[in-house]
Amino acid sequence: MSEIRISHLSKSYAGQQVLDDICLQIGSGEFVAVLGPSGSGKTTLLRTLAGFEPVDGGEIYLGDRLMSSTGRHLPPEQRQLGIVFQNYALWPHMTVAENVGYSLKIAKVADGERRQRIDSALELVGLQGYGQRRPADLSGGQRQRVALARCMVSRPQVVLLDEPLANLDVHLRAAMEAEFEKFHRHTQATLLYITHDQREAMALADRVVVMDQGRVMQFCSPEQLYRQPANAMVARFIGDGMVMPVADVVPDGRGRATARLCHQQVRVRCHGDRPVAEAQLAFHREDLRLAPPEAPGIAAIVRRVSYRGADVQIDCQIPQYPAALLSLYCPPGQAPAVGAALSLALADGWIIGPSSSSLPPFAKALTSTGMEHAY
Ligand SMILES: Nc1ncnc2c1ncn2[C@@H]1O[C@H](COP(=O)(O)OP(=O)(O)OP(=O)(O)O)[C@@H](O)[C@H]1O
Repeated sequence: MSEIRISHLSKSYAGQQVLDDICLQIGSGEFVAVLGPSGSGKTTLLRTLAGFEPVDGGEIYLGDRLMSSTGRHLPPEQRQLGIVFQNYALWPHMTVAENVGYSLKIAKVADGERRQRIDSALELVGLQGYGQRRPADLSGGQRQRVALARCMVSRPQVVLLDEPLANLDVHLRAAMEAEFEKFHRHTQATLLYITHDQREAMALADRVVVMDQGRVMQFCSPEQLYRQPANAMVARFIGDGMVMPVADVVPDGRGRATARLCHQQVRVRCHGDRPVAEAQLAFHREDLRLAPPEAPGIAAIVRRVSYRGADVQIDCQIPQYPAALLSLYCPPGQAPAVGAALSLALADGWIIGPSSSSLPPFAKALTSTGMEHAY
């Protein structure tokens, strides 16, 4: 059983609450990514799971084994977890094979079996034939693969990964993503993967945890996170989302609603079925378009035009809300000039919830202008 159950976990450092009432249930064999701004508590969560930090409150179970609570703290070596860090932590004086097989040696696994397990782990990460090299003679990507093989060789049921690709360049990261998928398929282990890279998290994970200020903001599939953010923080954080106030939200009872955005009627998605006078609307750049000529639209002034290759990003100001910037993409040949007046149409959006008066305090702080943006 490699299900992880975290209930009401809390942790403070010098009076600062770093983990605040964390509750998560991670299924056996699930691949879960943890995302959040810097300082939101991701590494601390992983360190408490690994047993490097005692907890101040709450409980951590692996299957039905209690690993952490205020009265019990199982040391890391008794938790049987695999851990992969961004700095690889390979022993420089050992060969690749010695690094990979170290835990088996300590566990007194017989020579023949040890060699066979080392070879198959190296083969799985594409490093067969590299066993006699030293870490210094490998590239960054190869070192990270050795770290994966070292973790894999002890057949852990749960693997904790803290930004394992952070030191690699963009091309290597993409190649390593495929290695992680293979690793997950092969080991069937439960994976908890901390990353700053949203694209990586969305591509790899079955579910994603978004953390902010030591709390879980949302825990769901990548698609739900993107399309149905639970609050303004998640909406802004994921995919550079934008959040705007809307009025007169009238749901149709089938998951859609009409609402007024900057005096324009828009059709959006929602989960409630009660009309509300005020709410927040989350949307992404690809949801905004130029309104067709003569059609009603949201008046905007172009403030910045940035070439991005396949398209151009247009950042606009809405005269009605001068503090806000809205962004959209447009084909390179059709980019308007800075200062041009535009009329915008919204193709899709998600009603987050009622007006900011009923949002939690952290969200209120971010919505004090009554208008928010991902920047
Ligand atoms: N040993 C420690 N002593 C005191 N404060 C700590 C300690 N470790 C972490 N913190 C604080 O706890 C908070 C959460 O840190 P943590 O490293 O868990 O965040 P994170 O989300 O992993 O950040 P990043 O994305 O920058 O790595 C931060 O404010 C950090 O300064």
